[in-house]
Amino acid sequence: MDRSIEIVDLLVIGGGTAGIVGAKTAARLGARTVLVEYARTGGDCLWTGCVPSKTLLSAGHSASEQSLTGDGTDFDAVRHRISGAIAAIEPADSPEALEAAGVTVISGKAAFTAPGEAKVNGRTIRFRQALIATGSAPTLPPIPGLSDAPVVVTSETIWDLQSLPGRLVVIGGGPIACELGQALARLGSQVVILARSTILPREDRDAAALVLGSLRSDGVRVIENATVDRISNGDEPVIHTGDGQRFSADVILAATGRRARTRDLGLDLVGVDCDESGQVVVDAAMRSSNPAVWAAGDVTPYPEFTHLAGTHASTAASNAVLGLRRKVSGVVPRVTFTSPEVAAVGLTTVTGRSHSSSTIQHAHTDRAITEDQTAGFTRIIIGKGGRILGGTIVGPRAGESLAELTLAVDQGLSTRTLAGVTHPYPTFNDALWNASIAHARSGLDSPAAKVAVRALAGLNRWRNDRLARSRNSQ
Ligand SMILES: Cc1cc2nc3c(=O)[nH]c(=O)nc-3n(C[C@H](O)[C@H](O)[C@H](O)COP(=O)(O)OP(=O)(O)OC[C@H]3O[C@@H](n4cnc5c(N)ncnc54)[C@H](O)[C@@H]3O)c2cc1C
Ligand SMILES: NC(=O)c1ccc[n+]([C@@H]2O[C@H](COP(=O)([O-])OP(=O)(O)OC[C@H]3O[C@@H](n4cnc5c(N)ncnc54)[C@H](O)[C@@H]3O)[C@@H](O)[C@H]2O)c1
Repeated sequence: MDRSIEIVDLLVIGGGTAGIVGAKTAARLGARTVLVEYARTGGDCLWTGCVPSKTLLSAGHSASEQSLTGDGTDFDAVRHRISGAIAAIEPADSPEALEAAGVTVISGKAAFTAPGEAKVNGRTIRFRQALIATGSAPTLPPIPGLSDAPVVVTSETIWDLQSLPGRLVVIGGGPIACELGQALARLGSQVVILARSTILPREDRDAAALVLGSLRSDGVRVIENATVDRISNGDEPVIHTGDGQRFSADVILAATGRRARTRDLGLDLVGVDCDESGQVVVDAAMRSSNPAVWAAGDVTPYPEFTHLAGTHASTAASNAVLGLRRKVSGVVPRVTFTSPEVAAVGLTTVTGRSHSSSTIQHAHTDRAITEDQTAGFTRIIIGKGGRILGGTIVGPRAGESLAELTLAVDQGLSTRTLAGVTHPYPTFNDALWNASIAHARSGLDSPAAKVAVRALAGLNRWRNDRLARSRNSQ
C-alpha cells in the first residue's frame, strides 16, 4: 500500500555535509524539510574521509617525531584515536542534532518516481523542491587482477584494517594517495605510490616537488608516470608496471578517483541531467536541469571538498526555499594535509601577459627558521593594478595561512592593501605579507614612480627648508 506524507518544502537526499548543511539552512528559513539518509548521517567526511584521515596524519606525525627515540607504533592506539575523533564530532552531525534544528530525518534509500515525488521505504514523499546530496564513492580502476587481489582497500574500507599493513602499494597520486601513503609510512608501513602522472598534478610544480621530496625522506617509494598493467595473485599479490617493475603487497590501496552516486536515483523520471561521468549538471546557482531540483557536494562536477559541499548546499537550499538565484563563489581554497601542507586558491600560475608572481621562500621567513621548517614557500599571482588573483602556500599549517590569501582573492585586494596591514612577527603569514610588500615595492621601481617619489621628496625638502628659514628669522 502506498503511504504518502504531506507535501514538504524541501526534500534532501543524502545526509553528508551537503545534505546536513542544506537541510539545516532550509529549516532555519522556516521550510518544512525532510532529509533521507540510507547509511549514517555525517557522510564521507566524518566516517571515512577528512576526520579519520587527518587523525591518521596527526598520529603519523607524532610517530615520526617519536621514532627519534625509537618508539614503535601501537596501531590499536591509532585506531582508538581515530574512533575517538569521530565520536567527538559525530553528535553535531547526528539525526538528533538535525531533528533539534527542525529537520525530519528518515532512514532509508530515496529515489525519484515522478516530478515532485520520491519514494523511501515504499512511502511516497511529495516535495516542492529537492536537493540531491548523495555524494560520491571511490572507484576501482579497470586493472586486470585487481578485483581478485586478497586485500584491496579504498578510502572507504581502509579504516577496517585491524593491523598496520606491512607492505602497502598505493595506486594513484592525488591527495588521498599522498596523505594516506605518508601517514602509514610514518607509522611504519613500507609504502610504494604508483602514480599515473606526477603526484598532486593540480598543484604548483614546486609545491608537488617539495611533497615528493618529503614522501621520499619518509621512506615512501614514489614512482611517477607509472602504468599499472596487471596484478598477479599467486602466494601474494604482485603489482606489475608497464616498464617491468614488480611490487609485492600485503595491502593495495586504490586511490584513483571517485564516481558520483546518481545511479538508481530515478533522475530521468524528473528530468535531471547528468554529465558523461554521472555527475548532476548544475548552474552557478546550484540548480539542475529541473528547476525544482538542486544539487550540491560531491555529486556535482565541482571539486570534492567538504567546505565546498557545505557552502554550495547552503546556497542551493536558500535559493530553493526563497526563490532566489544567488550564485556560488568561484574562489575555492584547497589544502592537501601532507607534510609539508600544500594550500592553494585561485590562480596558481602566471597565465596572462598582465600577470606576475611574487615568491618568498620560507628559508627567508624568520618563524620557519626558528621552527626549523624552512622547506616551503609562499607564492602569489598578481594581476592588473596589483590585484591578488591566487597563490600557493607550502609549509607547516599552510592551510591556516591560506585563509588570509583566500580573503584577499575573494575581496579583490591588492598587494598594496595587504602590504599596508601590520602582521604580527614572527609568523608563517609573514611570508604572505612580505610577498605582497615585495610586489607593492616593485611598483615604486618604475621610472614614472621614481620621478613622482623624487618630486614629492624634493617638494617636502623645499617646504621644510622654508619653514626652518621663517622660524630662524623670527
Ligand atoms: C580520505 C578522504 C579525505 C578527505 N579529506 C578532505 C579534507 O581534508 N578536506 C575536504 O574539504 N575534503 C576532504 N575530503 C572530501 C570530502 O570528504 C567530501 O568532499 C565530502 O564529504 C562530500 O560531502 P557530500 O555531502 O557531498 O557527500 P557524502 O559525504 O558522501 O554524503 C552523501 C550521503 O548520501 C547518502 N546517500 C547516497 N545515496 C542515497 C540515497 N539514494 N538515499 C539516501 N541517502 C543516500 C550516503 O550514504 C552519504 O551519507 C576527503 C575525502 C576522502 C575520501
Ligand atoms: N585534503 C583534501 O581536501 C582531500 C584529501 C583527500 C581527498 N580529497 C578529495 O577526494 C577526491 C578524490 O581523491 P583521489 O586522490 O582519489 O582522487 P584524484 O582524482 O584527486 O586523484 C587520483 C589520481 O590517481 C591517478 N590515477 C588514476 N588512475 C590511475 C591508475 N590506473 N594508475 C595510477 N594512477 C592513477 C590520477 O592520475 C590522479 O592523479 C579529491 O579530488 C579531493 O577533492 C580531498
